[in-house]
Amino acid sequence: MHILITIDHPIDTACALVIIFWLALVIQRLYFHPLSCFPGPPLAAITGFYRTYFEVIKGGEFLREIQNLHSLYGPVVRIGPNELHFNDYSAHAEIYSVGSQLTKDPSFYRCFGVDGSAFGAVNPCVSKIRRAFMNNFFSRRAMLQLEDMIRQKAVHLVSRLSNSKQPNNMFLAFRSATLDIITVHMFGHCVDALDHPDFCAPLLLDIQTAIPLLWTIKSFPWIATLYLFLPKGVGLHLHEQFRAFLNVRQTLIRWLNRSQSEAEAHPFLHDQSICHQIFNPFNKPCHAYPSMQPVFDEILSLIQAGSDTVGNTCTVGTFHVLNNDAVRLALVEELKANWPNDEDPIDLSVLQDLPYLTAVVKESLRLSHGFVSPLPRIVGPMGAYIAGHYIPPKTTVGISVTFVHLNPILFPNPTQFMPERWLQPSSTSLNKYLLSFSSGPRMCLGISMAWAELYMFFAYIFRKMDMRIVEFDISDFNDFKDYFVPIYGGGQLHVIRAEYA
Ligand code: HEM
Repeated sequence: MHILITIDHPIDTACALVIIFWLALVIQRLYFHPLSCFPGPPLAAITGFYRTYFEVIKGGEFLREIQNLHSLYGPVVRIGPNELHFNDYSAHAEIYSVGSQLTKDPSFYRCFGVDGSAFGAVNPCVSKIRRAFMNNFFSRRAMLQLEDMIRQKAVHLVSRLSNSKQPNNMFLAFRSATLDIITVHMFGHCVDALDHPDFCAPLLLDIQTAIPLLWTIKSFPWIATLYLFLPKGVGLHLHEQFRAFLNVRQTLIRWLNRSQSEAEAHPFLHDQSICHQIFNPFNKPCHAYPSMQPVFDEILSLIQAGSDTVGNTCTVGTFHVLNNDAVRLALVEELKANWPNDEDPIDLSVLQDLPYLTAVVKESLRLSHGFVSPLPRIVGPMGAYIAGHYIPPKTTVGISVTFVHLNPILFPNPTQFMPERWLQPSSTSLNKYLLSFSSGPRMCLGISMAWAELYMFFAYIFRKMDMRIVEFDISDFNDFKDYFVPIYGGGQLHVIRAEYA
């Protein structure tokens, strides 16, 4: 009889089976899942669409939701069927530090579309090989060779800004400088973003436009193949973002092909960029990047990791310095005392020894955060103890760095820009909580380049120019959306030379 019903009504039966399966899954996730003892909203325990709603539909709001959940449920919250988030700064070291065996979560990192890069490597052995190769180009020693080029870009930035009697968009200006630096380092050619009117280089604008696409691709990976067929009216934003994303890819492919031809034609070129070295036929075959696809993945990841991050830190820092006369005067005074003739070039090593400048850079890093999303890691087969809790194998865990950087116990008045907090006798113990670059085996590979750029830009900007803020208010930097990087509401920071203010 039962078999007869099945044959007579196959669609009904299929629907009934699907419903039974989903009900069983819901009950399992709520009551019998290894994470069911952790608090959190039932909907988040049942389905990943809880997160998708905040990331895609509400747009970059998941970090704010995590903050709400911690105030409701306490320091450990189940934010997905298989995922926990911690609001406990001790958890950061346990998840990300040197001894950590936890690995990157492939279901998250896949959405960047750079699986072949150092950033996209999930397997620790593969990551080691790629990081070892890339370290040749981003070590402290490598930065000494790049110091001149970074200084030239800082000089160029200042000359562009000081020749203008109009307000300058610092959001785009700093990103133009960092984009120029990373393109020279990658291709041996500069994209010359600093020379574009109003700092509106097409590559830079396309990178910015494409950023929100990240969460859409993470939740709906198939949309990348379908988008061409979507009617324009249905998703205008989506079309804009995809168009920008494809432009970025096409530009990079063109540049990559040019580097390959150059490397083959001139293998003994003196100044070799990253791509020239990879493609040089006389170098040993590069095991880290055996074909064109991983090389492409690497440059796509470097251009994103290397331009927006430093640009954001500089924009946030510049706002805070200009917003507080005492800070601005103390910084300028230190720079003048140690760099009396600003026509002379200044060495990075001199800047690195300046305590107030260093404190300004650290405070800028703290309040700009780096990547604001929790960086998800998977617990290994033995399980782990995090913040005093036993965490079962295969659980995804993470903590957004904002929970450390804005913790009032570590950083009293956490939203205030106070370089002095880094200048107290006890301040060295604070360094371990400045986690913009993350820590451990997967910490930022470009950290030396980032510090070099930050020192140079802050020193040149504040030693050579007297600026005032136009059209901006502090709430714009405290209120951001989370698209892996922070995206601020309101306008972009504009400044004008003091004599024209
Ligand atoms: C203020 C500037 C910067 C900040 C705050 C920053 C922050 C970070 C963070 C938090 C990570 C870890 C990401 C994760 O675990 O998923 C990371 C990784 C990485 N960063 Fe940076 N970064 C900065 C600048 C740069 C620059 C200038 C470059 C190079 C051009 C760079 C290249 C990389 C690479 C290749 C990785 C991947 C490392 C790995 O996964 O093993 N970053 N960065």
